[in-house]
Amino acid sequence: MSVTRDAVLTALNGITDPVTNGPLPASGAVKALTVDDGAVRFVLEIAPSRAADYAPVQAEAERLVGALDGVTKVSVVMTAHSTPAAPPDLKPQRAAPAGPQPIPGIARIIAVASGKGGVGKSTVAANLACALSAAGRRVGLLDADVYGPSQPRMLGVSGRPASPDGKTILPLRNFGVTMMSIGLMTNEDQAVVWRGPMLMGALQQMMNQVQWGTLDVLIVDLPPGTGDVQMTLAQKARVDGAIIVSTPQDVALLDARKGIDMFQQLHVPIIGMIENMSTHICSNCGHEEHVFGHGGVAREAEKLGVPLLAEIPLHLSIRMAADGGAPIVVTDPDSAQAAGFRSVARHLIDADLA
Ligand SMILES: Nc1ncnc2c1ncn2[C@@H]1O[C@H](COP(=O)(O)OP(=O)(O)OP(=O)(O)O)[C@@H](O)[C@H]1O
Repeated sequence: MSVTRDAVLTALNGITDPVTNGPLPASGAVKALTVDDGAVRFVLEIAPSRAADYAPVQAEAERLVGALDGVTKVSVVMTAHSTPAAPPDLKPQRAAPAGPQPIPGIARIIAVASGKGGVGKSTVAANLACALSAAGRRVGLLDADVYGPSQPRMLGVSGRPASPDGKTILPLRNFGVTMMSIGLMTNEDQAVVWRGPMLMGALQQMMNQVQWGTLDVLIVDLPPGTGDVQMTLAQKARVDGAIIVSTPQDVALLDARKGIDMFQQLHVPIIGMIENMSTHICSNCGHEEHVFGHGGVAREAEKLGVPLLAEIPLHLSIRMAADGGAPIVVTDPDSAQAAGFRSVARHLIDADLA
């Protein structure tokens, strides 16, 4: 006697569907059941994401049906749900947004970059952020220097950022500047080797999950050089301009040139260059000395057709302030050493860049 379709369905009723928790045939997963002279075939139509849950179901179905009298062969095939096609949308469509996007709440983004490490990029970023804040702008500072985050130290903030809801990150704040450092996303004292995708995820989190609030400008302190962070930032967010910090030496300038080329390729406008450590002013006698030469950045800027925004002297008070947790524009705003930073801040505001 050959087996009937009803006998097969009755056997399958003994199996629980892992999604509905009811009998398998009632869930609608059993499709195209054919019983042909002892050969039973059917399809289990399931969501691809649940394939692992249905593997035991498939095995059990084959076992139960195979044990029925008169069954010579069982074949159960799993296939993916065919989701019904959505009806055509006849409304006129706006082109899907492509390329870098503005970040909600953040009016402008300015990148502070350098071709070479140690030229004072973070010092410039911290002083600019504080000077802009003192001038009444709502300022954020994103420390994206994955090799050596220094903004927590420069702005004198410590502790880990909190995430009360597990979704958004509360930034830190000092001197009116809202700050978040990518370095605070990692375990302290643990060297991190950032791989491309990890870095992209972390940067994206910095831009979209940190509660920046409403900002007139977000200053991004980039790692030195021309790497993944620069690329990712320019690809993911609309960067309104870049400031390149360099010392006057030829080697630093050469690197700065590479940085400028990169931003031009990424279609990020160059706001200008800053010469840092341009002259040394002795903190005892006020004597001025051109330790690294002088005017190199000015010549380079002219050659490249970009403005020279400021020449910042090499001065002990700048280092003491930066490394002591309060930038010079905060500790001594009226000093000659702070003047350069404050004039760049003024320039940015006047040019509607901050
Ligand atoms: N104009 C200056 N006068 C005196 N010291 C300075 C000046 N600018 C920066 N420094 C000091 O130089 C050191 C390096 O500066 P900073 O960390 O800003 O450089 P950076 O380019 O951001 O370096 P990195 O690439 O390592 O992040 C710091 O100790 C800082 O205080």
